[in-house]
Amino acid sequence: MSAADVLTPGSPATAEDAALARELAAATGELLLDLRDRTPPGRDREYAGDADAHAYLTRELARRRPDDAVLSEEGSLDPATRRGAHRLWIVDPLDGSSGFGRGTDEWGVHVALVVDGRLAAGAVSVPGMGALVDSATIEPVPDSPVRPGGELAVTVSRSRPPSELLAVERAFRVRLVKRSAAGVKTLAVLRGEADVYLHSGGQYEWDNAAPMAVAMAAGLRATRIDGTEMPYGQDDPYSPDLLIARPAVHAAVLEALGR
Ligand SMILES: Nc1ncnc2c1ncn2[C@@H]1O[C@H](COP(=O)(O)O)[C@@H](OP(=O)(O)O)[C@H]1O
Ligand SMILES: [Mg+2]
Repeated sequence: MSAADVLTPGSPATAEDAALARELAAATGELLLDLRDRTPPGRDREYAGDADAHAYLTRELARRRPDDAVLSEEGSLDPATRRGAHRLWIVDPLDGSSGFGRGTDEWGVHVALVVDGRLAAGAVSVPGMGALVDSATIEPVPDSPVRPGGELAVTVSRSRPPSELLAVERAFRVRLVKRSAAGVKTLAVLRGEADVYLHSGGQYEWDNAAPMAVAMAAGLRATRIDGTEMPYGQDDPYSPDLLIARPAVHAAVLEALGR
């Protein structure tokens, strides 16, 4: 069974895990909103957000799923703590942490479950934008081709745009959609505000696991930029690149990238 099969919305296989991912992403988001509203902007707020969100998520996962392994951006990166785990939760307690520190709304909480190396459930909360999505209840996004005239709305990292953007700009009339944080950019594709989320040059499994799970569950194609399935639960959580788009657009961008 592929990750996309497991992630079909409403799949009973992981519906309870998707509901837990949603509950924990929402509760962590509320905790962070409260922290943001009672602290001054700056690095101390950012670090406190990372630490408090990590502490809450790991405590709750240990209580609710005591037999499962956990990989968190703020936790132990020792691969021995998760190597060979049948069930692995991959969490980014605060994605877009610098925006959180500054006081923007473009940050979120990612909670994903990987079963035997494949995404099985996930949820993304972006509380400042009132957004909460999960892989079991996300509305399917209908496939449709590149807009007439070849216009493509593309969202990329603002601070570290991918070098592959040049090849996409040669093939399409690109309009950049400015968003920070991986979950926020994925939401932009789910909502049709962007056609493509393209990234290269580095990320980690926690940055993209939950966004990819939700995107795949909605019927988007979410892969590495060579079109292959994204691996999860590796000893090294480095996860260099991704491409998320509606299937027809994903195929057109892969072609433009020569993959
Ligand atoms: N080149 C790179 N190397 C490592 N991490 C990167 C990266 N580019 C983006 N990221 C991470 O991906 C997330 C989204 O970044 P961006 O908004 O620039 O697209 C951020 O996660 P965190 O906020 O959890 O650190 C950021 O640190
Ligand atoms: Mg992140």
